[in-house]
Amino acid sequence: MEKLQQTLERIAPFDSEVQKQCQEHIDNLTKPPGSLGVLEHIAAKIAGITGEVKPVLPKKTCVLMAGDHGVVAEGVSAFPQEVTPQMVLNFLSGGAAMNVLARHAGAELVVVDVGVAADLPDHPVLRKMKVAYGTANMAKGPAMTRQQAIAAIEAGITVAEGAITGGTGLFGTGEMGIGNTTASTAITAFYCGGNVKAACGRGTGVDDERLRHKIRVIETALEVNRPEPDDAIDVLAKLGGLEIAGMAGVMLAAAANRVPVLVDGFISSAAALIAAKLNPDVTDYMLASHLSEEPGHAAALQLLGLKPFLQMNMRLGEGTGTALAIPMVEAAIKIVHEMASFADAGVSKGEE
Ligand SMILES: O=C(O)c1ccc[n+]([C@@H]2O[C@H](COP(=O)([O-])O)[C@@H](O)[C@H]2O)c1
Ligand SMILES: Cc1cc2nc[nH]c2cc1C
Repeated sequence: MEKLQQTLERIAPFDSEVQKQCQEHIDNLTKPPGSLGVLEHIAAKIAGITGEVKPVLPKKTCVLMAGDHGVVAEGVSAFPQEVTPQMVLNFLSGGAAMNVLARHAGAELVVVDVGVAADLPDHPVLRKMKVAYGTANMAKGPAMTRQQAIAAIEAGITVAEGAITGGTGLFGTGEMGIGNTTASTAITAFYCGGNVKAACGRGTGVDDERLRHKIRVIETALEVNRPEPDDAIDVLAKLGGLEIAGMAGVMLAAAANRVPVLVDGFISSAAALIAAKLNPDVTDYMLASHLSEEPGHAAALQLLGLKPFLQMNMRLGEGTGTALAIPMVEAAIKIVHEMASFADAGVSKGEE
């Protein structure tokens, strides 16, 4: 708890003065004001986060948190639980979508076992920080104890702080966990007014009948657990997952160290909701990479006050949206460094 508490206490709003100075610099570059659209917002936000009017090009690290879900016993996913450890092995051998996209983005990929329901081998890319062999079935009671939820958040903080010490200046969050759209829907519906049907999607691809069943299971979980709305650890412990907690930890540590963090899809956004309930200033440090196909994602992002950059009809998770967004962040930073100003280039400025 101490590590979490200390991290929460270190989070402060980003530097809006530096953000403004960066926007003023961008307004003097050889283009009509505002014409680079979202790219300008990205650059100015990174400036506000880092406190540098001209932020340096960062070292990028994508953290992929893996964990299993007891609620899978209710038949809420199109895939069996064994796929979680099988995919972790795939990440370790470099063959998953996220491996390809992280390589493409020039990002380091760190895989964390924070709660996979199987033993995994030693591997240089794998951080073994298992808090439990998966969560308990949230349709029957709390998914985790409070202690487990906090331990998983703190695992995320530890991983992120280690990466920052190693020079990381931009994070992406991602996850792997069969059943985790059920947990994420429960968290999102809980915070967005309780409409499970509106927030619930097909995850890995359940059919209509299983979708109706998944909605009932989530409604049952909300009734059985009745989390305390003002206690985000209670919400996380009762409805969440170990990888969701781990990602929340990465986000909190990034914010505490003034490092920007790209949020991936629906599950990452559920983690972002928990982090934001623990300290609302954390959203200043988040950038939403893409809009997932999961129907609850838009509502979660709206509650977070984040606008996604990309709409690619993706619903994979793993951090794939963040890997796609990394080159956009780099492009935004390069605009700030490399574009000529009106004065430099001798181009006439329009009406002020
Ligand atoms: O990131 C997303 O928006 C996303 C949307 C749907 C599914 N997923 C991935 O699919 C898995 C969860 O799906 P499910 O059906 O088992 O709940 C998990 O490993 C996620 O990474 C991810
Ligand atoms: C194959 C597979 C890969 C995934 N990656 C993230 N979630 C996943 C779910 C499945 C089923």
